[in-house]
Amino acid sequence: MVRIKICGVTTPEDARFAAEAGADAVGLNFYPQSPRYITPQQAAPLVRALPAFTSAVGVFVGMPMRQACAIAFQLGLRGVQSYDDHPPTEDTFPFAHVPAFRVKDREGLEAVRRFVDAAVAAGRPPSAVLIDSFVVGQMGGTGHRAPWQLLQQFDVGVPLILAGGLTPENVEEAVATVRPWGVDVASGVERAPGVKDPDKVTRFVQNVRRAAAAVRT
Ligand SMILES: O=C(O)c1ccccc1N[C@@H]1O[C@H](COP(=O)(O)O)[C@@H](O)[C@H]1O
Repeated sequence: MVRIKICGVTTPEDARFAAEAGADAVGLNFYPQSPRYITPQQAAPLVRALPAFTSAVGVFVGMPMRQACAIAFQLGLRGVQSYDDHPPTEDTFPFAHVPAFRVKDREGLEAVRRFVDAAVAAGRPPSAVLIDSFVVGQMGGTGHRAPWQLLQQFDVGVPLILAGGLTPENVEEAVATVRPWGVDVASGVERAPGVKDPDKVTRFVQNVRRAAAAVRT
C-alpha cells in the first residue's frame, strides 16, 4: 500500500473530491507565500467536508511548532508538516509530525538522517519524513522532481513520503523506483495554482494504486 496526500486544497469541494477519489489525506497550506495558502478560518469548512476516515494535514513553513500545533488542535488536524533544520524542542503529540526536506544530493539526505537521529535521541521520532525537490528560493509546490535514484537506497528508519513534481503521468515510475511509504502532490494535479483538476486527481490516485499493486507482486 502507498498512502496518498493531495496537498494544497483550497475549497471544501476539492477536499471532498480528493477524499472520494481515494486520497488518504489532504494537505492544508498555511504558508502565506504559497498560491495554495488558506487561513485557519478558511480551512475549517474544508476539514468539515472530509469523510470520516480521511485525514487533514497542515503545512507550516517557519511557524513556531507551538503555534502550528495550536492551529492543528483548533481544526482537528491529524498531522503537522513542518520545514525546519532542527527537530522540535517540544512534543507534537497527538499530531503526526512530518518534517519536510528539500533535497538535491547525498549531503541533503545526510542532513535528513542527522535530523531523524537527533529527534529519535530526544525521544520524539517523526511519524514520517517528506522528501521534496530543492529549488532555490522556493519551499515547496515547485513541480520539480526530487532525486529519485538517490532515494532508492535511502532508509532512515521512519516512513518516507515522496513529493516534488509528481504527476498522474510519472507517479507509477516514481513508486516503482523509490518504493515510498507515501506520495504527496500539489501542483501536478491542478488546472491552475490552488485549483485542483478532478481528472488529474482521479488519475493520480488510480495510478498510485496500480503501481503499488505491481510493486507488491
Ligand atoms: O504547495 C505549496 O505551495 C507549498 C509551499 C511551501 C511549502 C510546501 C508546499 N507544498 C508541498 O510541496 C510538495 C511538492 O509540491 P509539488 O507536487 O511539486 O507541486 C507538496 O506535496 C506539498 O506537500
